[in-house]
Amino acid sequence: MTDLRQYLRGLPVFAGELPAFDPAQAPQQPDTLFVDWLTTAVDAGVREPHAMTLSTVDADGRPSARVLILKNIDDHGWQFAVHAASPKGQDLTRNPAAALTFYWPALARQVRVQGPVRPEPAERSAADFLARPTGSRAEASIGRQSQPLADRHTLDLAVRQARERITDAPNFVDPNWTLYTLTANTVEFWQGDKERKHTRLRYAHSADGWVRELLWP
Ligand SMILES: Cc1cc2nc3c(=O)[nH]c(=O)nc-3n(C[C@H](O)[C@H](O)[C@H](O)COP(=O)(O)O)c2cc1C
Repeated sequence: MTDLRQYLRGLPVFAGELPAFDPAQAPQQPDTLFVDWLTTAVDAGVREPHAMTLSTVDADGRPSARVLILKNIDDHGWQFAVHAASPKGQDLTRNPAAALTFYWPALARQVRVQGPVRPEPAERSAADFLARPTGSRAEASIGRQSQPLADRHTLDLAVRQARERITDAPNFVDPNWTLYTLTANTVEFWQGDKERKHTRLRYAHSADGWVRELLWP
């Protein structure tokens, strides 16, 4: 490729039919709007619509971001699970706050969530671990995520041994597996517009409940 800048500039943004979003009709609770947008993304054929970017900050203030799967939203907040020894697990232990970002390209929609996080009690983390398929439990129980890997053979061997351990002890729970809940301070809904008059609606949590306000795009 001779000119990447030109190539990138030529790529379409916000192509195709985009949905309408009228913030005046938005529900009082951000969770309600989120589930509405999520199911719309599913209906539009967005792959892994429950995948989100989890952003954390380490003890020295260095940010990191990676994609994770949203597990649930309940009265406590937004839930995801991590291995405590992974870099993101260590970040959350030292600096218990995070941002979640969802992006559904087919709809030109983004949702940003931000707030403090806390680990759930051990029994809830255990229940989440046991609900995972055997292969996922085996992989998680190896517990060396993001450490340097010598070669693929070493991985194959570790996965095979971990699967055998899980098969022999199906009720085994990795104590490092941690279900986290993020309590949202803000949830922002962003609807892209072909004319670049994007719509942004932010819910901010206050003592009186959720306050909604529009933001400049
Ligand atoms: C669609 C998608 C889903 C993912 N889901 C998870 C997940 O649920 N848990 C997880 O630990 N990593 C998941 N990953 C891998 C993470 O993005 C990341 O590579 C890994 O967790 C290591 O991150 P860390 O080094 O910051 O701890 C997923 C990646 C993608 C692309």
